[in-house]
Amino acid sequence: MSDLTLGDYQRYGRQLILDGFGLPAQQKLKNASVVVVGAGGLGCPALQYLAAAGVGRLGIVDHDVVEVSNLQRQVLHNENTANMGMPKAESAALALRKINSTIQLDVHTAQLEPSNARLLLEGYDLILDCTDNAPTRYLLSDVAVALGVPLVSGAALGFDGQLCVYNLGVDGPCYRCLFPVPPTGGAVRSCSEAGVLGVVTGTIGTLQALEAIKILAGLHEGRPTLLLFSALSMPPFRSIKLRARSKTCAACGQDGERKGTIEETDYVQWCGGATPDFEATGLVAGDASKRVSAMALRDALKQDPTQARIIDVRPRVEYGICSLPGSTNVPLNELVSSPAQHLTGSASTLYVVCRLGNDSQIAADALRSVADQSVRILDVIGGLRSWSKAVDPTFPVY
Ligand SMILES: Nc1ncnc2c1ncn2[C@@H]1O[C@H](COP(=O)(O)OP(=O)(O)OP(=O)(O)O)[C@@H](O)[C@H]1O
Ligand SMILES: [Zn+2]
Repeated sequence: MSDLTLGDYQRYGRQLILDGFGLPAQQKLKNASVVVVGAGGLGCPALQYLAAAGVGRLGIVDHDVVEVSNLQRQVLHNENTANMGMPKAESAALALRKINSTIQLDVHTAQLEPSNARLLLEGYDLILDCTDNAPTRYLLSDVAVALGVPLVSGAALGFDGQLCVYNLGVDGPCYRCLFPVPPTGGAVRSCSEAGVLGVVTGTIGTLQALEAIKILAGLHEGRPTLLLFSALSMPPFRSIKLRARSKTCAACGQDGERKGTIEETDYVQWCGGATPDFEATGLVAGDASKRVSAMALRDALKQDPTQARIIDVRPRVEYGICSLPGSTNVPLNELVSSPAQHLTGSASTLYVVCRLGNDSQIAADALRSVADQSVRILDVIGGLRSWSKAVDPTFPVY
Protein backbone atom coordinates (compact mmCIF):
# COMPACT_ATOMS: atom_id res chain seq x y z
CA MET A 1 0.00 0.00 0.00
CA SER A 2 1.39 3.38 -1.04
CA ASP A 3 1.96 6.04 1.60
CA LEU A 4 2.07 8.78 -1.01
CA THR A 5 -0.53 11.53 -0.60
CA LEU A 6 -2.71 12.78 -3.44
CA GLY A 7 -0.49 15.87 -3.49
CA ASP A 8 2.56 13.65 -3.90
CA TYR A 9 1.12 12.02 -7.02
CA GLN A 10 0.59 15.45 -8.50
CA ARG A 11 3.97 16.84 -7.44
CA TYR A 12 6.11 13.90 -8.50
CA GLY A 13 4.04 12.84 -11.52
CA ARG A 14 6.79 13.50 -14.08
CA GLN A 15 9.21 11.11 -12.39
CA LEU A 16 6.53 8.63 -11.26
CA ILE A 17 5.76 7.84 -14.90
CA LEU A 18 9.40 7.09 -15.72
CA ASP A 19 9.90 3.50 -16.74
CA GLY A 20 12.17 1.95 -14.13
CA PHE A 21 11.28 4.56 -11.48
CA GLY A 22 7.56 4.53 -10.78
CA LEU A 23 5.79 4.31 -7.44
CA PRO A 24 8.33 1.97 -5.78
CA ALA A 25 11.23 4.41 -6.29
CA GLN A 26 9.18 7.40 -5.13
CA GLN A 27 8.19 5.59 -1.97
CA LYS A 28 11.81 4.71 -1.28
CA LEU A 29 12.75 8.38 -1.65
CA LYS A 30 9.95 9.46 0.66
CA ASN A 31 11.15 7.06 3.36
CA ALA A 32 14.81 7.95 2.86
CA SER A 33 17.09 10.39 4.66
CA VAL A 34 20.19 12.17 3.42
CA VAL A 35 22.56 14.46 5.30
CA VAL A 36 24.39 17.09 3.28
CA VAL A 37 27.56 18.46 4.85
CA GLY A 38 28.39 21.88 3.40
CA ALA A 39 25.67 24.20 2.08
CA GLY A 40 27.98 25.97 -0.36
CA GLY A 41 28.69 25.63 -4.08
CA LEU A 42 28.10 21.86 -4.18
CA GLY A 43 25.61 21.56 -1.33
CA CYS A 44 23.12 24.11 -2.69
CA PRO A 45 22.36 22.44 -6.02
CA ALA A 46 22.49 19.00 -4.41
CA LEU A 47 20.00 19.99 -1.71
CA GLN A 48 17.77 21.73 -4.23
CA TYR A 49 17.32 18.58 -6.34
CA LEU A 50 17.07 16.20 -3.39
CA ALA A 51 14.31 18.32 -1.88
CA ALA A 52 12.51 18.74 -5.19
CA ALA A 53 12.65 14.99 -5.88
CA GLY A 54 10.99 14.24 -2.55
CA VAL A 55 13.70 12.75 -0.31
CA GLY A 56 11.69 12.55 2.92
CA ARG A 57 14.28 13.85 5.37
CA LEU A 58 17.23 16.12 4.66
CA GLY A 59 19.92 17.13 7.15
CA ILE A 60 21.94 20.29 6.44
CA VAL A 61 25.23 20.83 8.27
CA ASP A 62 27.26 24.02 7.83
CA HIS A 63 28.88 26.36 10.34
CA ASP A 64 29.41 29.33 8.03
CA VAL A 65 27.28 32.40 7.27
CA VAL A 66 26.18 33.64 3.86
CA GLU A 67 28.35 36.28 2.18
CA VAL A 68 27.81 38.21 -1.04
CA SER A 69 30.75 36.39 -2.66
CA ASN A 70 28.82 33.11 -2.22
CA LEU A 71 25.92 34.15 -4.46
CA GLN A 72 27.81 33.54 -7.71
CA ARG A 73 27.39 29.78 -7.16
CA GLN A 74 25.61 28.98 -3.90
CA VAL A 75 22.21 29.17 -5.50
CA LEU A 76 19.95 28.64 -2.48
CA HIS A 77 21.19 31.80 -0.77
CA ASN A 78 20.17 35.32 -1.71
CA GLU A 79 21.04 39.00 -1.21
CA ASN A 80 18.82 39.28 1.89
CA THR A 81 20.35 36.33 3.71
CA ALA A 82 23.84 37.56 2.72
CA ASN A 83 23.16 41.06 4.03
CA MET A 84 21.85 39.58 7.28
CA GLY A 85 24.84 37.25 7.55
CA MET A 86 22.40 34.39 8.07
CA PRO A 87 23.89 30.95 8.79
CA LYS A 88 24.07 29.00 5.52
CA ALA A 89 22.18 26.01 6.95
CA GLU A 90 19.23 28.27 7.82
CA SER A 91 19.38 30.20 4.56
CA ALA A 92 19.36 26.95 2.60
CA ALA A 93 16.44 25.60 4.64
CA LEU A 94 14.49 28.80 4.00
CA ALA A 95 14.82 28.30 0.24
CA LEU A 96 14.13 24.56 0.39
CA ARG A 97 10.88 25.05 2.33
CA LYS A 98 9.63 27.17 -0.55
CA ILE A 99 10.49 24.39 -3.01
CA ASN A 100 9.03 21.54 -0.97
CA SER A 101 7.21 22.08 2.32
CA THR A 102 6.27 18.40 2.62
CA ILE A 103 9.72 17.08 3.55
CA GLN A 104 11.51 17.19 6.91
CA LEU A 105 14.56 19.44 7.23
CA ASP A 106 17.09 19.10 10.06
CA VAL A 107 19.11 22.30 10.28
CA HIS A 108 22.50 22.12 12.00
CA THR A 109 24.54 25.31 12.18
CA ALA A 110 27.64 23.50 13.36
CA GLN A 111 31.11 22.64 12.20
CA LEU A 112 31.48 18.91 11.71
CA GLU A 113 34.27 17.77 14.01
CA PRO A 114 35.44 14.41 15.37
CA SER A 115 33.56 15.08 18.62
CA ASN A 116 30.13 15.68 17.02
CA ALA A 117 30.36 13.84 13.68
CA ARG A 118 28.78 10.55 14.73
CA LEU A 119 25.96 12.30 16.55
CA LEU A 120 25.17 14.62 13.64
CA LEU A 121 25.36 11.98 10.93
CA GLU A 122 23.92 8.83 12.44
CA GLY A 123 20.39 7.85 11.48
CA TYR A 124 20.73 8.99 7.87
CA ASP A 125 20.78 6.53 4.96
CA LEU A 126 23.41 8.41 3.00
CA ILE A 127 25.94 11.22 3.41
CA LEU A 128 26.85 13.89 0.85
CA ASP A 129 30.30 15.45 1.17
CA CYS A 130 29.87 18.97 -0.19
CA THR A 131 32.75 20.49 1.77
CA ASP A 132 36.01 21.95 0.58
CA ASN A 133 38.82 20.74 2.83
CA ALA A 134 40.89 17.60 3.37
CA PRO A 135 40.37 17.15 7.15
CA THR A 136 36.58 17.08 6.73
CA ARG A 137 36.85 14.69 3.77
CA TYR A 138 38.81 12.15 5.85
CA LEU A 139 36.52 12.64 8.82
CA LEU A 140 33.42 12.09 6.68
CA SER A 141 34.91 9.01 5.09
CA ASP A 142 35.79 7.47 8.46
CA VAL A 143 32.31 8.19 9.82
CA ALA A 144 30.63 6.76 6.71
CA VAL A 145 32.67 3.56 7.20
CA ALA A 146 31.80 3.45 10.90
CA LEU A 147 28.08 3.98 10.24
CA GLY A 148 28.07 1.68 7.20
CA VAL A 149 26.45 4.18 4.82
CA PRO A 150 27.44 5.35 1.31
CA LEU A 151 29.26 8.68 0.97
CA VAL A 152 28.72 10.68 -2.21
CA SER A 153 31.67 12.99 -2.48
CA GLY A 154 32.09 16.00 -4.75
CA ALA A 155 34.86 18.50 -5.38
CA ALA A 156 35.18 21.49 -7.67
CA LEU A 157 37.91 24.02 -8.33
CA GLY A 158 38.49 26.36 -11.23
CA PHE A 159 36.94 24.76 -14.32
CA ASP A 160 37.28 21.19 -13.00
CA GLY A 161 35.33 18.85 -10.80
CA GLN A 162 35.32 15.31 -9.38
CA LEU A 163 32.65 12.98 -8.21
CA CYS A 164 32.91 9.65 -6.43
CA VAL A 165 30.70 7.36 -4.35
CA TYR A 166 32.59 5.78 -1.48
CA ASN A 167 31.68 2.92 0.79
CA LEU A 168 29.03 1.64 -1.59
CA GLY A 169 27.69 -1.85 -0.99
CA VAL A 170 29.77 -4.58 0.63
CA ASP A 171 33.11 -3.85 -1.01
CA GLY A 172 33.06 -0.28 -2.32
CA PRO A 173 36.32 1.54 -1.47
CA CYS A 174 36.44 4.38 1.05
CA TYR A 175 38.25 7.70 0.58
CA ARG A 176 41.29 6.32 2.44
CA CYS A 177 41.49 3.32 0.09
CA LEU A 178 42.15 5.79 -2.74
CA PHE A 179 44.08 8.42 -0.79
CA PRO A 180 45.79 6.70 2.17
CA VAL A 181 47.75 9.88 2.94
CA PRO A 182 46.57 13.45 2.58
CA PRO A 183 47.86 15.65 -0.24
CA THR A 184 50.69 17.94 0.81
CA GLY A 185 49.80 21.53 1.76
CA GLY A 186 51.00 23.15 -1.46
CA ALA A 187 48.90 20.87 -3.62
CA VAL A 188 45.64 21.94 -2.01
CA ARG A 189 44.10 25.19 -3.12
CA SER A 190 40.71 26.51 -2.18
CA CYS A 191 38.05 28.17 -4.30
CA SER A 192 38.75 31.47 -2.54
CA GLU A 193 42.37 31.27 -3.73
CA ALA A 194 42.02 29.64 -7.13
CA GLY A 195 38.48 30.64 -8.10
CA VAL A 196 35.67 28.47 -9.41
CA LEU A 197 32.95 28.78 -12.01
CA GLY A 198 29.42 28.50 -10.58
CA VAL A 199 28.27 26.17 -13.33
CA VAL A 200 31.06 23.75 -12.42
CA THR A 201 29.96 23.43 -8.78
CA GLY A 202 26.38 23.30 -10.09
CA THR A 203 27.24 20.38 -12.38
CA ILE A 204 29.04 18.36 -9.70
CA GLY A 205 26.50 19.13 -6.95
CA THR A 206 23.66 18.12 -9.27
CA LEU A 207 25.44 14.86 -10.10
CA GLN A 208 25.87 14.20 -6.37
CA ALA A 209 22.10 14.49 -5.99
CA LEU A 210 21.65 12.16 -8.96
CA GLU A 211 23.96 9.51 -7.48
CA ALA A 212 22.14 9.77 -4.15
CA ILE A 213 18.72 9.38 -5.79
CA LYS A 214 19.93 6.37 -7.79
CA ILE A 215 21.31 4.68 -4.68
CA LEU A 216 18.23 5.38 -2.56
CA ALA A 217 15.81 4.35 -5.28
CA GLY A 218 17.71 1.13 -5.96
CA LEU A 219 18.76 2.22 -9.45
CA HIS A 220 22.54 2.42 -8.96
CA GLU A 221 24.64 -0.07 -10.89
CA GLY A 222 26.95 -0.38 -7.86
CA ARG A 223 30.28 -0.10 -9.65
CA PRO A 224 32.69 2.29 -7.95
CA THR A 225 33.79 4.97 -10.40
CA LEU A 226 35.65 8.24 -10.16
CA LEU A 227 34.15 10.79 -12.53
CA LEU A 228 36.36 13.64 -13.71
CA PHE A 229 34.86 16.80 -15.19
CA SER A 230 36.75 19.46 -17.07
CA ALA A 231 34.58 22.28 -18.38
CA LEU A 232 37.12 23.34 -21.02
CA SER A 233 37.53 19.87 -22.58
CA MET A 234 35.24 18.23 -25.06
CA PRO A 235 33.83 15.83 -24.06
CA PRO A 236 34.03 17.27 -20.53
CA PHE A 237 33.62 13.93 -18.68
CA ARG A 238 36.05 11.05 -18.13
CA SER A 239 35.51 8.15 -15.79
CA ILE A 240 37.96 5.85 -14.06
CA LYS A 241 36.88 2.45 -12.76
CA LEU A 242 37.96 1.94 -9.18
CA ARG A 243 39.15 -1.21 -7.50
CA ALA A 244 37.19 -2.78 -4.69
CA ARG A 245 37.92 -1.98 -1.04
CA SER A 246 41.58 -2.30 -0.10
CA LYS A 247 42.19 -5.13 2.37
CA THR A 248 44.97 -3.09 3.95
CA CYS A 249 43.00 0.17 4.24
CA ALA A 250 43.41 1.73 7.68
CA ALA A 251 39.70 2.56 7.86
CA CYS A 252 37.70 -0.07 6.01
CA GLY A 253 40.25 -2.91 5.59
CA GLN A 254 40.12 -6.18 7.49
CA ASP A 255 42.32 -5.04 10.38
CA GLY A 256 41.60 -1.33 9.91
CA GLU A 257 43.57 0.13 12.80
CA ARG A 258 41.63 3.36 12.59
CA LYS A 259 38.31 1.71 13.44
CA GLY A 260 36.80 3.33 16.52
CA THR A 261 39.40 6.10 16.71
CA ILE A 262 37.45 8.94 15.12
CA GLU A 263 36.95 10.93 18.31
CA GLU A 264 40.66 10.70 19.20
CA THR A 265 41.96 11.74 15.77
CA ASP A 266 43.20 15.27 15.06
CA TYR A 267 42.23 15.39 11.39
CA VAL A 268 43.46 18.94 10.86
CA GLN A 269 46.91 18.11 12.16
CA TRP A 270 47.02 14.87 10.18
CA CYS A 271 46.31 16.83 7.01
CA GLY A 272 49.25 19.12 7.69
CA GLY A 273 47.61 21.78 9.83
CA ALA A 274 44.97 24.37 9.12
CA THR A 275 45.33 26.60 6.10
CA PRO A 276 46.65 29.90 7.39
CA ASP A 277 43.90 32.45 7.43
CA PHE A 278 45.30 35.88 6.79
CA GLU A 279 41.96 37.64 6.70
CA ALA A 280 44.06 40.37 8.18
CA THR A 281 42.93 43.55 9.78
CA GLY A 282 46.43 44.90 9.40
CA LEU A 283 47.08 44.25 13.07
CA VAL A 284 48.74 40.85 12.74
CA ALA A 285 52.24 41.09 14.14
CA GLY A 286 54.31 38.70 12.01
CA ASP A 287 58.09 38.79 11.71
CA ALA A 288 58.80 42.52 11.56
CA SER A 289 62.03 41.97 9.66
CA LYS A 290 60.21 40.17 6.85
CA ARG A 291 56.55 41.17 6.94
CA VAL A 292 54.54 44.38 7.25
CA SER A 293 50.90 45.30 7.59
CA ALA A 294 48.98 47.04 4.82
CA MET A 295 48.93 50.15 7.02
CA ALA A 296 52.72 50.15 7.25
CA LEU A 297 52.90 50.00 3.45
CA ARG A 298 50.51 52.96 3.24
CA ASP A 299 52.70 54.95 5.66
CA ALA A 300 55.85 54.11 3.72
CA LEU A 301 54.25 55.23 0.47
CA LYS A 302 53.16 58.51 2.11
CA GLN A 303 56.61 59.15 3.49
CA ASP A 304 58.68 58.58 0.36
CA PRO A 305 57.14 56.77 -2.59
CA THR A 306 60.47 56.71 -4.41
CA GLN A 307 61.89 54.36 -1.78
CA ALA A 308 59.06 51.82 -2.00
CA ARG A 309 58.71 49.51 -4.96
CA ILE A 310 55.68 47.21 -5.03
CA ILE A 311 55.72 43.87 -6.79
CA ASP A 312 52.29 42.27 -7.15
CA VAL A 313 52.65 38.51 -7.64
CA ARG A 314 49.04 37.69 -8.53
CA PRO A 315 48.20 36.07 -11.87
CA ARG A 316 47.74 38.56 -14.73
CA VAL A 317 43.98 38.03 -14.83
CA GLU A 318 43.71 39.14 -11.20
CA TYR A 319 46.04 42.10 -11.65
CA GLY A 320 43.72 43.17 -14.47
CA ILE A 321 40.82 43.30 -11.98
CA CYS A 322 42.46 45.83 -9.65
CA SER A 323 45.94 46.91 -8.59
CA LEU A 324 47.82 49.36 -6.37
CA PRO A 325 49.00 52.47 -8.22
CA GLY A 326 52.67 52.23 -9.19
CA SER A 327 52.85 48.48 -8.63
CA THR A 328 54.48 46.06 -11.08
CA ASN A 329 52.89 42.72 -11.90
CA VAL A 330 55.20 39.70 -11.85
CA PRO A 331 53.12 36.49 -11.48
CA LEU A 332 54.47 34.16 -8.79
CA ASN A 333 55.67 31.39 -11.13
CA GLU A 334 57.64 33.86 -13.26
CA LEU A 335 59.18 35.48 -10.23
CA VAL A 336 60.17 32.21 -8.60
CA SER A 337 61.76 30.88 -11.79
CA SER A 338 64.09 33.91 -12.13
CA PRO A 339 63.99 36.08 -9.00
CA ALA A 340 67.23 38.00 -9.69
CA GLN A 341 65.73 39.48 -12.82
CA HIS A 342 63.13 41.32 -10.74
CA LEU A 343 65.47 42.98 -8.27
CA THR A 344 65.76 46.08 -10.43
CA GLY A 345 65.26 49.75 -9.48
CA SER A 346 66.72 52.08 -6.89
CA ALA A 347 64.11 51.80 -4.13
CA SER A 348 65.50 50.72 -0.77
CA THR A 349 62.47 48.61 0.12
CA LEU A 350 60.67 46.13 -2.03
CA TYR A 351 57.11 45.30 -0.97
CA VAL A 352 55.60 42.07 -2.26
CA VAL A 353 51.81 41.74 -2.36
CA CYS A 354 49.26 39.17 -3.47
CA ARG A 355 45.58 38.72 -2.79
CA LEU A 356 45.58 37.12 0.67
CA GLY A 357 49.18 37.20 1.82
CA ASN A 358 50.25 33.60 1.15
CA ASP A 359 51.92 33.69 -2.29
CA SER A 360 53.69 36.94 -1.39
CA GLN A 361 55.63 35.10 1.34
CA ILE A 362 56.91 32.54 -1.16
CA ALA A 363 57.87 35.31 -3.58
CA ALA A 364 59.61 37.38 -0.89
CA ASP A 365 61.67 34.35 0.18
CA ALA A 366 62.70 33.75 -3.44
CA LEU A 367 63.79 37.39 -3.81
CA ARG A 368 65.71 37.33 -0.51
CA SER A 369 67.62 34.25 -1.64
CA VAL A 370 69.26 36.28 -4.43
CA ALA A 371 69.26 39.83 -2.99
CA ASP A 372 72.15 41.62 -1.27
CA GLN A 373 71.90 43.61 1.97
CA SER A 374 71.16 46.93 0.26
CA VAL A 375 67.50 46.14 -0.33
CA ARG A 376 64.86 45.23 2.23
CA ILE A 377 62.25 42.76 1.05
CA LEU A 378 58.93 42.72 2.87
CA ASP A 379 55.69 40.94 2.14
CA VAL A 380 52.35 42.48 3.02
CA ILE A 381 50.38 40.52 5.63
CA GLY A 382 46.89 39.75 4.42
CA GLY A 383 47.68 41.09 0.95
CA LEU A 384 45.24 43.26 -0.94
CA ARG A 385 42.33 41.89 1.10
CA SER A 386 43.92 43.56 4.09
CA TRP A 387 44.62 46.72 2.07
CA SER A 388 40.91 47.11 1.35
CA LYS A 389 39.93 46.34 4.95
CA ALA A 390 42.47 48.47 6.76
CA VAL A 391 43.53 51.19 4.31
CA ASP A 392 41.19 51.78 1.37
CA PRO A 393 37.59 50.52 1.62
CA THR A 394 37.03 51.55 -2.03
CA PHE A 395 39.62 49.00 -3.18
CA PRO A 396 37.74 46.00 -4.67
CA VAL A 397 37.46 42.79 -2.66
CA TYR A 398 37.02 39.71 -4.83
N1 LIG B 1 33.79 20.66 8.84
C1 LIG B 1 32.76 21.32 8.28
N2 LIG B 1 31.56 21.36 8.89
C2 LIG B 1 30.52 22.03 8.34
N3 LIG B 1 30.59 22.69 7.17
C3 LIG B 1 31.77 22.69 6.52
C4 LIG B 1 32.91 22.01 7.04
N4 LIG B 1 33.95 22.19 6.17
C5 LIG B 1 33.47 22.96 5.17
N5 LIG B 1 32.17 23.27 5.37
C6 LIG B 1 31.28 24.07 4.52
O1 LIG B 1 31.35 23.59 3.20
C7 LIG B 1 31.01 24.64 2.31
C8 LIG B 1 31.94 24.56 1.12
O2 LIG B 1 31.41 25.34 0.11
P1 LIG B 1 32.20 26.43 -0.71
O3 LIG B 1 33.65 26.11 -0.80
O4 LIG B 1 31.42 26.63 -1.98
O5 LIG B 1 31.94 27.71 0.21
P2 LIG B 1 32.87 28.82 0.89
O6 LIG B 1 33.80 28.16 1.84
O7 LIG B 1 31.90 29.82 1.44
O8 LIG B 1 33.62 29.45 -0.33
P3 LIG B 1 34.83 30.50 -0.35
O9 LIG B 1 36.06 29.62 -0.19
O10 LIG B 1 34.73 31.13 -1.69
O11 LIG B 1 34.63 31.45 0.78
C9 LIG B 1 31.13 25.94 3.07
O12 LIG B 1 29.85 26.52 3.23
C10 LIG B 1 31.73 25.53 4.41
O13 LIG B 1 31.27 26.30 5.49
ZN1 LIG C 1 39.14 2.12 2.81
